[in-house]
Amino acid sequence: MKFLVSGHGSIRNSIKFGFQIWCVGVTKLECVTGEGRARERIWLYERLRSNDFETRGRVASTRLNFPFLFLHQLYALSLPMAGHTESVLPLHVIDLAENDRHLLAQKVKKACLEHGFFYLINHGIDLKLIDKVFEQSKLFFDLPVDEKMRSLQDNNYRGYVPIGKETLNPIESKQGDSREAYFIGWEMSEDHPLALKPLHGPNQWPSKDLLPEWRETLETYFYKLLEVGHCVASLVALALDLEADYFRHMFMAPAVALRPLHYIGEISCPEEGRFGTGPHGDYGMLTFLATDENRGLQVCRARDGEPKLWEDVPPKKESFIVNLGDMLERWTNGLFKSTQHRVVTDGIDRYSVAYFYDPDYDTVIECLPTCHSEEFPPNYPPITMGDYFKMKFTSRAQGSSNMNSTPI
Ligand SMILES: O=C(O)CCC(=O)C(=O)O
Ligand SMILES: [Fe+2]
Repeated sequence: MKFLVSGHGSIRNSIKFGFQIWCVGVTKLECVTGEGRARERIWLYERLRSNDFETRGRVASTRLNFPFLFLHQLYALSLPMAGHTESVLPLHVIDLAENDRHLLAQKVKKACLEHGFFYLINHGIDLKLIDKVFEQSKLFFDLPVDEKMRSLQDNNYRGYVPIGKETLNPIESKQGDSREAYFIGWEMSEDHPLALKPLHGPNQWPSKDLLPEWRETLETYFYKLLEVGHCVASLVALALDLEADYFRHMFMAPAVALRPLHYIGEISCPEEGRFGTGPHGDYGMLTFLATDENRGLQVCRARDGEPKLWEDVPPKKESFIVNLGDMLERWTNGLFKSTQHRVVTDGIDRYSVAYFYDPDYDTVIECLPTCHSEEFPPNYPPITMGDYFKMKFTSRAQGSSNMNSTPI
């Protein structure tokens, strides 16, 4: 039995150098790491099934000081630190090529009631554009830190968010989320009357000399996704027995946000409060997520379950992962769920691009007309989108929970 790795480098390097890695897991085996990051007491899972290796398709990099390096074939290794489970949540698939809007709306309703998450396919965005967004995103994150810091996030949250700067779950995380991000919002000149409001204003853009195609690529994607957002919002409206264009007038200068993300190849350890992204519900209405081919996203369907069951949501080629945010949960009187999710990473860099589809700042979020009755009165008083977000940001800064669990 052979296992190996790290010492002169990570498994990532081993892969780079063409070593074939097999990833198997199962039996718990305490493993002493020896020198170095002994704190990282790890459990090395290994199983060797002669002639019958089960590839799980994932490799965990260790960065631990194992004394061995470079075995041509690695028969073991897979670390539990990344918290990956055996269970994959089979999300519903919403196909926008489906002609029957009402049938589609029923499928959306089912997905919103059951998981609060679904895959979206045939969304109409050119896959070449999506590839280019990922390529440009990577170019930015590959820049020297000094260069990235030139577009450091401003008071409107626009711009670069350095590694570890955000902690989406200040209760469960012991350190900042191991990712860096960029925030692009609705473009607005400084002298626009709305620019006086929080979150509004011009975007920051990386230097055109360094990244000549960045702005155009990201802006094109931003506005294409807005159309997809409108389309899904109309299905959500139909699913709630509202007119298809019910939400449309609330998106005149919306607080939408495009966020390229880069997970820096750290090893998450949920038990020790180390995450790529800490467990959270998104604040807004709908989120559209594109990811690279690396897994990492997990959801927890039972918010108050103990222990919590986290299920993997693997990337699905050519599709978006769509989820509902806390604001939509509140808007629907708790009918549609904002499902908690997190990202655990296993030592391999991961890129994703999230798009938060949220309405105008002054939109009043008041229990939707079809979501209350005499027996089921509104649980929450009306609040503007802007005030709701302020409340969310404040509670995060104060280190408290953000979910809609207690009516306010
Ligand atoms: O990167 C991902 O897969 C998810 C990110 C996320 O949930 C968020 O930023 O809200
Ligand atoms: Fe999220």
